[in-house]
Amino acid sequence: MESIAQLKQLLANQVEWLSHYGADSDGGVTRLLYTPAWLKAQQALAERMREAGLDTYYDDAGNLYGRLEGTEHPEEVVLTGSHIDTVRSGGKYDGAAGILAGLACLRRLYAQFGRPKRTLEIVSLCEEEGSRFPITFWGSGNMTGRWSMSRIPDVADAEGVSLGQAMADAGFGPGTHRPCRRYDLVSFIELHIEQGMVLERLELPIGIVQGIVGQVRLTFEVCGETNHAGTTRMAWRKDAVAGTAEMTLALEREARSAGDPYVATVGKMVVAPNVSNVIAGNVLFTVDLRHPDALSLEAFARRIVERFYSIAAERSLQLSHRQWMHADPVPMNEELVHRLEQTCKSLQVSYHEIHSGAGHDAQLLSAVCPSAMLFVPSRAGISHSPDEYTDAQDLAVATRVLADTLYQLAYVGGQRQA
Ligand SMILES: NC(=O)NC(NC(N)=O)C(=O)[O-]
Ligand SMILES: [Zn+2]
Ligand SMILES: [Zn+2]
Repeated sequence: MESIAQLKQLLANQVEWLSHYGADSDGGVTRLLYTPAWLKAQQALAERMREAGLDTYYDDAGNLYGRLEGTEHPEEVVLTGSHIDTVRSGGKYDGAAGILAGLACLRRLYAQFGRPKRTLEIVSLCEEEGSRFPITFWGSGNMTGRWSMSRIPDVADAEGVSLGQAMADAGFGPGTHRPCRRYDLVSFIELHIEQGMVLERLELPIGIVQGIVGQVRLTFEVCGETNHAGTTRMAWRKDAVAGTAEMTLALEREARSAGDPYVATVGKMVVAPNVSNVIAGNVLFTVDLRHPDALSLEAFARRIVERFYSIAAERSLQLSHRQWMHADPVPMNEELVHRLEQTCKSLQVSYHEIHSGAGHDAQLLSAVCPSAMLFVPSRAGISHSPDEYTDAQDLAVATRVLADTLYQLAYVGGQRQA
């Protein structure tokens, strides 16, 4: 493999290159699923994969793969990769880091050692974030059976375009490419930015993820009464914004008093009619709840929902809600974690055992194959922001660890992983 200095330069250049697809004027990146920016990025990546000697293909959902077919066990696939969709006004590293690192690994491994014994693939997954449509993990979910092309969820984006239509417009959908579901994966390793401050504070270049937090997302609709801001006495109002504010603060109080590691967020509100001299009659807002323990998370979600309904009743507001996302907390595969630790030790790279408070595709893939993750530090812990930044040196070191681990899994031996 090239030196760390060369790898650092390569990765820094590639991060800039990929960030041009969907670049915002403020330095951020917006690549929403099936939009032209997203599609062009997938096509450009496919080109780079082919230049590296990989065979490329898409599945029906739009996941892009680059493949090095195994010489001895082609039916056993060692997979790496991450996602290229971003949140609105996101950064250059979330998702992209794992794809560019993975591509650098496969390029070098192929150039140096030729074809592996087991098949080695990289995947650029679609819609991890749930930014355009109210569904998350659409790409990895289709691979693992969580989602299916035969039951495309009836959801639409903010402009009213349905998921099925957007998918078809981008050239994907049932029967357009290869089937999504994978039964041949033997390991998945995802490199990702930490999106937190733990590694930076410890001044360590690598986190080996032990487990991923569980999460629940819900949308609430508060219905009050639209009325005149000047002539409606305070006692007569059914103010949907005031009710939403009370619910939001109640949520914050509940999470704080429950203590770490509970986190709860109202990240989106849509107010109608959203006019300065009109009492709002309607608010839609989302709630994102997370905890590493499944039962605690479930109980917390129930408590919050009950609390919101009682606030609505006290204010004579109508309330309805829908839970549209649930991801179980999952541990990472012990054997792969151990292997990553051994690789770090043999390369004399210091690491930290870390838990992920963010959701990841590895969470879904761990249901179908041993899965693990490597984290690289995020400057000031900032992510989902144009200010997201990861030092190319750290990225290069982690890429080296990833490459060595993929080498062991795909080139050495040929026995199935436990
Ligand atoms: N790594 C992420 O930013 N993931 C995000 N997206 C999902 N789907 O969990 C999140 O909100 O944590
Ligand atoms: Zn993200
Ligand atoms: Zn991500």
